[in-house]
Amino acid sequence: MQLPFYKYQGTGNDFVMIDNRHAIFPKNNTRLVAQLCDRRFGIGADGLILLEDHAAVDFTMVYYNADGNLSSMCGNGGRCITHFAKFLGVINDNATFEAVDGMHTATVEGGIVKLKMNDVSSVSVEKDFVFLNTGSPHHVQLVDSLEQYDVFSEGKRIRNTIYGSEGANVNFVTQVGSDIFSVRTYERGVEDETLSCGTGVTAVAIAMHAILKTEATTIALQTPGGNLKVYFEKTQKGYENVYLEGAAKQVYKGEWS
Ligand SMILES: N[C@@H](CCC[C@H](N)C(=O)O)C(=O)O
Repeated sequence: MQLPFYKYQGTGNDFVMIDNRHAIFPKNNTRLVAQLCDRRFGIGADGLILLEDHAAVDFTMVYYNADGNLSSMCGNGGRCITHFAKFLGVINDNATFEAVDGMHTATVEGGIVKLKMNDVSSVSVEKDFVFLNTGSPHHVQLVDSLEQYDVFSEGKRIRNTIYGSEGANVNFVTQVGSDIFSVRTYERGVEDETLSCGTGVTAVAIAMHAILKTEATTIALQTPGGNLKVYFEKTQKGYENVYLEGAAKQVYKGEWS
């Protein structure tokens, strides 16, 4: 099988990216996706993304986690596929595309991609954490000493105990300024800490606003893979006009055989 692919990263969240406009990819082959994402036996990535034709808008985004399964929305992946669409000439600087959670718009300026996320109407504030869905489900928990925190063990435990078989992504957070938060994320479907999670930092920004840790509606998020910005409007309906902004980069291209 000769399969051309591109490798992308958005603040260190990395993806195998495939132009599937001619339906070259065997979409039901879970084992192949997992193998392509395997860091020792494959290309290595947190997920795999297909760019496909769409009847009405610029393209469709199909997202698989590194375990080979289709999953919910990937914010960093949405930023990377927009950059890829521009590289392919599918768009100029503005995109409208459909992902698993619905329609998104995005703009590319230099290496920076701004992605409109879904509105968030429900934020569950529990005693020690916040849960919300920003296209993917996210547990958000404030911790001391984030750098020393055992994100893998605690993330895995929370993902499996509180959220059952469906699971959730688990974000650990420390406030570093009035509108600046540091975040480390355990991602379901990767089953490990990743360097950054786009829907995760979006969830963190909204959660920190909801529990009054910040009054800001433009929030800076520091992740191990780099910095992201999230901004939104707080309305009576919840959080609207939510944007995720940051760098996205094509790293290399290759062919899987
Ligand atoms: N890395 C992603 C989130 C991808 C989906 C997640 N692993 C899940 O299954 O919920 C992001 O940037 O949002």
